[in-house]
Amino acid sequence: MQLSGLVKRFGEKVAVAGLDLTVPTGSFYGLVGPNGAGKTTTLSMATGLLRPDAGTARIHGVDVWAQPVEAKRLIGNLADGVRLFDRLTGEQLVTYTGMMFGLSREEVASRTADLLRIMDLGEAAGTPVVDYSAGMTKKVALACALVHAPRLLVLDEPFESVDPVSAANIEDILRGYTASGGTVIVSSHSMDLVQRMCDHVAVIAQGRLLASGTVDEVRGAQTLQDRFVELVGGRHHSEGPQWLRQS
Ligand SMILES: Nc1ncnc2c1ncn2[C@@H]1O[C@H](COP(=O)(O)OP(=O)(O)OP(=O)(O)O)[C@@H](O)[C@H]1O
Repeated sequence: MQLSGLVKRFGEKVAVAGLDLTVPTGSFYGLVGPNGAGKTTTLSMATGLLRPDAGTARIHGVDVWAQPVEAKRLIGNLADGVRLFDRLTGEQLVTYTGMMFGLSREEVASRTADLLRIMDLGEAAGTPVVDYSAGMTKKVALACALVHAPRLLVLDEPFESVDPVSAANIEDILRGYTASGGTVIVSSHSMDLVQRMCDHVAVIAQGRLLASGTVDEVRGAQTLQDRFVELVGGRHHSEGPQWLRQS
């Protein structure tokens, strides 16, 4: 994936200020930054959900905004805060998504069964998604992102609310996916997760790229957490306000 000169303004606010980023095929790429850094806005522009004010996004050479249908076939997207058709059951929702991508009924049925099993949603397959917990909703959304076997997976905070066993299962699936040539971009606030899973990382703040490269290049001799705080700043070495102390 290649992002060139991406810009997005919301009124006076510049959310993304001319961002260039190249994500190599087969990489597991972490996107990190403080709250409000522009991660979700960047990923939304990169996946065809939010039109950039300037710049381009290309996936395997396909321009996301000039050739949206071709681009969307290549992308599996787990977006932050996007509403699902949650009156459908988990099984119906994954089936519907697969059929939207033009898969045959038999193929969709078999992939849906595989994905629900992997996500540990087998028992909840017939339950409306509106009745799912936050973690179950995240998992069914991830199943929807995977059903058409995309070449690029874009995951905004995929492990938020997901229990540790499910997270470990999902991590295994994602590792297998990149090992077979798939590319994953994951935005996360968990430096441990990025250090453990990602081979590359980009740090953004105030809509700008502060550092990018392999995880080892970006962190140098420090932990990723320390390097992140050094790059981004804003750490308050204080025990909090006096009125909050108990004695
Ligand atoms: N629809 C919108 N309208 C107005 N401002 C927006 C909109 N979406 C995002 N912003 C602003 O753009 C900036 C970047 O937001 P964004 O959601 O991309 O950050 P983020 O890095 O994903 O943050 P977080 O880690 O908190 O999820 C923020 O200042 C936010 O308030």
